[in-house]
Amino acid sequence: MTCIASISTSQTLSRQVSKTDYLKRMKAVNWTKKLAEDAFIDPVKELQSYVATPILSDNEKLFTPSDEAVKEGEGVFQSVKLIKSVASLDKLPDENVPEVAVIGKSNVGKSSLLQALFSSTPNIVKTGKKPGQTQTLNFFDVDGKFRLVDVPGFGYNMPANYHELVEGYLTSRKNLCRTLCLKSGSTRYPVDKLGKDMISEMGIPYVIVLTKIDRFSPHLLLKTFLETKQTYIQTGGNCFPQLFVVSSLTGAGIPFLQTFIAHITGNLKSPMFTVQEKELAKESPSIFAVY
Ligand SMILES: Nc1nc2c(ncn2[C@@H]2O[C@H](COP(=O)(O)OP(=O)(O)OP(=O)(O)O)[C@@H](O)[C@H]2O)c(=O)[nH]1
Repeated sequence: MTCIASISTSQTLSRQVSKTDYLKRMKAVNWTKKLAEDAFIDPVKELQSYVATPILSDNEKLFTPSDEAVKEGEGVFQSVKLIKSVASLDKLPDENVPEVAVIGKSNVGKSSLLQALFSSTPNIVKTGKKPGQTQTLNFFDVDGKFRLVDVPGFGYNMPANYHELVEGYLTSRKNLCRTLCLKSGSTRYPVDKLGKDMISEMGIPYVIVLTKIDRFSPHLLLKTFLETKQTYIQTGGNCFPQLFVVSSLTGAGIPFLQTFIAHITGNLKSPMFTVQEKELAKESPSIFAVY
């Protein structure tokens, strides 16, 4: 995996873990190398191993890429450039490639997640311990194929024009194909009410990503996972019915999310739709749209 090397050289993450540590931990619970690798790609598999009942129904397991598709997805992220940082809506770049925005509370790990997705381009994203480091919309071009957009967080130290800039961008951007809405894996905040209300009011299609999963025990994480699912997915709305979980520190879950982004921006050759997804897409096309 390419992502680990640059994460372990990152100055910003406070604790250094690595894929090797992750695999060692899995070996300690008697996982084979293949199972451990699978859980690294999609950590939900690890969570499932702690309980006998399925934590996902078929309708919540729509995105299940093959090993080849994951390789293809990771490969899409090789060439990344910061093209523009924008503080007002009249300065936005053109709309001719699909965009995926990353939103969430201040300090939830948006910039770190982008850096982990862009691990083949070290130090391209600024991250910080203090909440409110990101003050502009930052547009990152991925190989000329699509863009990821780092969005200022809500909660602490928001830019003065936050509502105009962020809500204006999210609700009016024609090439915005999906929004990744980040939420901490911590059980201390089972519902991010502000974020949920904001995104529901805007009515845009989004995907929930639980962050910083390396900080929590599998049992706590499982509790957050189930509560989050109940809050965001089982209550309907514009949320993609599958939760993603990541650690930008270990890289766990990053290849899976890279593959999903490659898929929704129309950059995966491998066909990806399950029968369930096709059925659900008939009712809510925007949640399942592929650019
Ligand atoms: N352990 C751990 N720490 C993380 C992870 N992701 C981010 N962090 C830490 O969380 C803090 C905030 O990370 P950022 O990526 O700057 O958060 P942000 O959401 O972009 O913050 P704002 O600019 O305030 O909106 C930093 O100290 C990161 O090192 C993770 O996966 N694991």
